[in-house]
Amino acid sequence: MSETNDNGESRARVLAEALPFMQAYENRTVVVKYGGHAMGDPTLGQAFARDIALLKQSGVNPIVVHGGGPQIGRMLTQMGIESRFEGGLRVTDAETVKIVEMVLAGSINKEIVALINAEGEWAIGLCGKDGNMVFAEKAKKTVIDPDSHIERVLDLGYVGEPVEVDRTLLDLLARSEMIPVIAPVAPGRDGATYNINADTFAGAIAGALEASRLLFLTDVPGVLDKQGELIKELSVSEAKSLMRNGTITGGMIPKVETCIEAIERGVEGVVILNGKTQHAVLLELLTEHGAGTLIVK
Ligand SMILES: Nc1ncnc2c1ncn2[C@@H]1O[C@H](COP(=O)(O)OP(=O)(O)O)[C@@H](O)[C@H]1O
Ligand SMILES: CC(=O)N[C@@H](CCC(=O)OP(=O)(O)O)C(=O)O
Repeated sequence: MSETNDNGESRARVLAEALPFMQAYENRTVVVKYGGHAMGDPTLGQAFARDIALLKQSGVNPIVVHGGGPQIGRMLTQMGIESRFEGGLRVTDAETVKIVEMVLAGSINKEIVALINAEGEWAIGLCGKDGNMVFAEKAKKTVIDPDSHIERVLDLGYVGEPVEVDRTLLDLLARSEMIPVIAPVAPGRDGATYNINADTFAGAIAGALEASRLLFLTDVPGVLDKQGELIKELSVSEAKSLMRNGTITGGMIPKVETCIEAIERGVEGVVILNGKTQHAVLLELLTEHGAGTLIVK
């Protein structure tokens, strides 16, 4: 009996502490980028879906943008196609882009929709093509050759960058019961289909909606300092100096660059956090200290 009371009391305390944070996000947009590395574990997937459902039930407007890099890689391997990356982006030929669309806008998108629906909500699976939401252009990436120091333009094939975001459909869904779950595939005005890095895509969506928060669920606790300790908060200028001094490297560079662009477009705060922690989304949004690294202006 006393155990029941203890449980009841501690639950009430948790709810009382979370309430002001929930109220602060009411009617606000929160874009959550769900990375391919954070998927795969059924318990974590269910906890993620529960968090998204709870946000919607609390009056927040959650939008999920998902990746699926490892899953695309596995499908390509099964089909005997080798994956090749340049500057962190998948070199995508005409055959590969069809598989990318099949995996991202097909199986992964529908898996996430089903997980959220199982929590009693109405998720709707989309990609940039739906409702003319996003138009892309062929990515224009350059790299500096480490030996000659000459700048080289990369031909990544059907890799795109979002250049136009129309918020009509997303605004409509925000006023409805529906939770959008969006795959990072978009058409070009040239009629081609483009494969877009999911971080970049999430940044473009959050920027166009001037979202309150953009959360990046990845496989590390956040931005770590040289000692491997989590940095709880960073300004844009501090983040830039960590990239210059080599503390931030590899896949974290494009992620932090996307964070900075999103903030410059009007997103209030961007958080990089560990998607492998159960209920990472709620821990971040509804607790005093959050769960990852908050980047603000
Ligand atoms: N300072 C840093 N703090 C945290 N992670 C870092 C840092 N510098 C480089 N990284 C690397 O960035 C990786 C996250 O980027 P990435 O693998 O592209 O994520 P995702 O696949 O989730 O989009 C981490 O696993 C880590 O290896
Ligand atoms: C151009 C490009 O590289 N696109 C990515 C899209 C998926 C993605 O970004 O997924 P994660 O977030 O799980 O890494 C790819 O083909 O892997």
